[in-house]
Amino acid sequence: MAANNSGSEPPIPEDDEGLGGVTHEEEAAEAKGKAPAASTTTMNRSGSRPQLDLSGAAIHGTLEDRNPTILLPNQSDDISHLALDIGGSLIKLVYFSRHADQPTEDKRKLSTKRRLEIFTGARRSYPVLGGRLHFVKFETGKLNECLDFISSKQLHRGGVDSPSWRSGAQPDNIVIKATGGGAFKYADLFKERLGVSLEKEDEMDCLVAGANFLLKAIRHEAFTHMDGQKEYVQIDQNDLFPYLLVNVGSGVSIIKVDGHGKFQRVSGDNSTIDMLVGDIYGGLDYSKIGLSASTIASSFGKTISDNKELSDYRPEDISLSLLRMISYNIGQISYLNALRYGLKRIFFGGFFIRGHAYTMDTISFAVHFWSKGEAKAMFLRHEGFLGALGAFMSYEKHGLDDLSAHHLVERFPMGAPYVGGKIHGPPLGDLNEKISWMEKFVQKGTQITAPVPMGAPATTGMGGFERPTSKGDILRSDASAALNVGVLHLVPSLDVFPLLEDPKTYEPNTIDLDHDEFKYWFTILSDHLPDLVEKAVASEGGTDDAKRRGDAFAHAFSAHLARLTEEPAAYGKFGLANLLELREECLREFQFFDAYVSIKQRENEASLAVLPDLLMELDSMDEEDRLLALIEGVLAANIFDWGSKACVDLYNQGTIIEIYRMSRKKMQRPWRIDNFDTFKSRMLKKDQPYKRALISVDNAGADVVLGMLPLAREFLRRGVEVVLVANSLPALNDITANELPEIVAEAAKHCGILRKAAEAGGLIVDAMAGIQGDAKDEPASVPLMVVENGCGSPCIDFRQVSSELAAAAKDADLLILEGMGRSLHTNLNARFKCDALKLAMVKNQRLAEKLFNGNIYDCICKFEPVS
Ligand SMILES: Nc1ncnc2c1ncn2[C@@H]1O[C@H](COP(=O)(O)OP(=O)(O)OP(=O)(O)O)[C@@H](O)[C@H]1O
Ligand SMILES: CC(C)(CO)[C@@H](O)C(=O)NCCC(=O)O
Ligand SMILES: [Mn+2]
Repeated sequence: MAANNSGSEPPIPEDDEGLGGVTHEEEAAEAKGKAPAASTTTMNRSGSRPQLDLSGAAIHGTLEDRNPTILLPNQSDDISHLALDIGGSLIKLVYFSRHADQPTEDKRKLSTKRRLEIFTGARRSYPVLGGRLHFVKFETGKLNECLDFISSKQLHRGGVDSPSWRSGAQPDNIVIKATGGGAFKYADLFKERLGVSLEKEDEMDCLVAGANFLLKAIRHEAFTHMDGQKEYVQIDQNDLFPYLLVNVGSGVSIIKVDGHGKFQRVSGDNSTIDMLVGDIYGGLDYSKIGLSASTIASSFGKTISDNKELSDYRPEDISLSLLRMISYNIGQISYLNALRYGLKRIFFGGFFIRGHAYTMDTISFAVHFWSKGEAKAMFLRHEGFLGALGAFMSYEKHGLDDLSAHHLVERFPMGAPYVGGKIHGPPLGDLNEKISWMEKFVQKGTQITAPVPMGAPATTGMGGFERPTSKGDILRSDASAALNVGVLHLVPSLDVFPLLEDPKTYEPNTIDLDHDEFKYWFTILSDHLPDLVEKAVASEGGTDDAKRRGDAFAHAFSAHLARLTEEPAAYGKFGLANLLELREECLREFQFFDAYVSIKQRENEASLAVLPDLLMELDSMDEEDRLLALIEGVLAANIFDWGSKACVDLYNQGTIIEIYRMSRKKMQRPWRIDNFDTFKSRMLKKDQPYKRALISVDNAGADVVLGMLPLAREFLRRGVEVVLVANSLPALNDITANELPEIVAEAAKHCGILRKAAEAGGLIVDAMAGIQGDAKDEPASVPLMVVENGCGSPCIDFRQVSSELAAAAKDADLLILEGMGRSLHTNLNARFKCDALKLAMVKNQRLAEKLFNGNIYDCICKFEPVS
């Protein structure tokens, strides 16, 4: 907006001040120096730490050197951390944060890497390091806040974690990329205050580079908005150009984009729109209307009757009329330009749009109306940050060009946006400050956590909502759009699962998280919260600190749920998998690394104790009976799921072994989906044995020990290589890839097949020592390996798995998915290039009805051979 009245302007309401979504708060967790308990996890998909790039590491100098230099040829230190877009109204900041922590490469990982021949050699000249991209905005009128922010986080010097900052070295010629008019206007101020030079980048170049990057690298970045409904679309890279880019900021730029770096500015009139936009903004406050009265009078002169004073009109009515007029005009002018160049797609960017449902609807309506449905208006989730992102892209050594959608994971850490996104003082330093912020937030009352009433939007038939009845409802809910961009985690080690039949059409979630479905999960997750907090607090020793964090977690997660109730599309395209992952991420944000740790331990021990008996029983059966018993065993043991309310109620009624026995007894065929016979025939084909089975496991305890391990052992004894696939990070009571080797080693003590296979797979080393000579002469075994899946959630999205799993998949001809999260909520309908077996017990009545017209405790054995 035009800053013509800044001096006298009253403070802007807090809720209209959101940062671009993410603030400093989420870093509190990172800042706490203590390494998380689960720090041996090296897959850094999420709340965990980015890595040093150790590829190509070599010792420089002779071996006798006491302290030889280690060269990390692919580790880039001078990665640029900050870029700015200083506009007429707002300053947009995109910055990158990372940690220099050395990842711990445990034995399992190293041996798996060797076995799977995972090469991590240099593939690109400027490797992208794992890290996070943050999006923040400030008002240009409050440039000082922005300078304080940069300075307190030392962003201009690579961040407080950078070596140069730690060493206290004072580089004297720091150059920061900046675009927008302010890059010229405020260059001296930046030099003076921060000692940095702004390197100016062309604004149009930046807008185009930013938009192209977003449309390429971020899944479902674009969406349409009609009659209050957002619909996310995935733009095909081969069908992106040409398009029209309309950036509506303080001014309007209209650009025809033909390719990367190929564009032409076709239209755009700053001065007119400038004034009008300023007026709208002023319209939010009565006193500001007064200041811009003349502008409004000329625009509305004919419609306002003479005998009425300006003060007879409600400011919100005036601003809404203005907003409609301007949006409608922008839509029409854009359409005319699209027509002129024969373009079908128009993308709108700039903070004027800012996720405002009303504005987007009006623009969409205009484009639709004038083009008779031929052209489409589309919006971008990061709409306000095109220029800043483009400036960031203009650094030579950022490596972002190499990123694809599967490398990016968006997270929504709790933070200042919930109190309006205002930066109060310096950024938070550690977790304690974060908690005290949370406490303030809790004290502030329920207005923050309570959902904002929105109701079904009534349309005007003119592509807009009905006029809001009071300032409190619709406009207020727009204001919280502050949260609609999260932090982008760049995880170069993620890959698309190579065995997906068609990654383009793959949709992980089985059921759409629509309004009804979300309402159901809202209740389920809210009900589960007290119990989860209790477990989480206990897992951290039940200290006062843990209790405070537990409280804060509960509030934070409830606030997420409230936000999503208010606007289900607030966090982009969001399925049940994302929702369940959000809960795990939120736990990690409050430093709960493994809430179910003791439950998992207890159940592992109990199950390992009865494993030898089970194996003996199995070994006494003939092949066909044994196969059935094994699958029954998997389904029966899948009952141990602490995410299911019904099951948790059961656990209070008996011991693990009792429940397991009961569950096995109830295994009556045919199961709800029962392809066992087909699977059995395939298994018994002697001339066509499987080569490698990827077995994705679910829960700790009986599930993995009494269900999945015996099944894995069956493959091994048949000469099939087995790769156990487990979570990288804890989620509920799921077993993690880090925990598995110990369990395998324990089981191997009683089983030669497992022992030899685990040795062959490098899972247990030196196990032969101390064991009598009997096994030494046996033939070599096929290997049993463990890989992490790259996830920290009970579900799995096969578009983003660890590179380890992707590598293991290359020689696999069978994929087994086990458990509700991974084979029902997600992937039930997924098609793979290899045979797939999906096994689960349905432990939720509603899901059983919805998917299978069945009942809770039904079992699913879905076998999908490729040929
Ligand atoms: N808190 C805010 N303060 C000022 N303007 C805001 C705010 N929130 C949203 N806006 C809207 O964002 C617009 C500014 O958009 P944007 O930041 O994309 O442009 P700019 O870069 O400041 O302008 P230009 O590129 O033309 O110099 C304002 O005109 C106003 O409509
Ligand atoms: C959370 C998962 C997917 C974990 O397996 C599963 O437990 C589940 O879907 N639970 C639904 C909630 C309930 O039935 O209580
Ligand atoms: Mn589970």
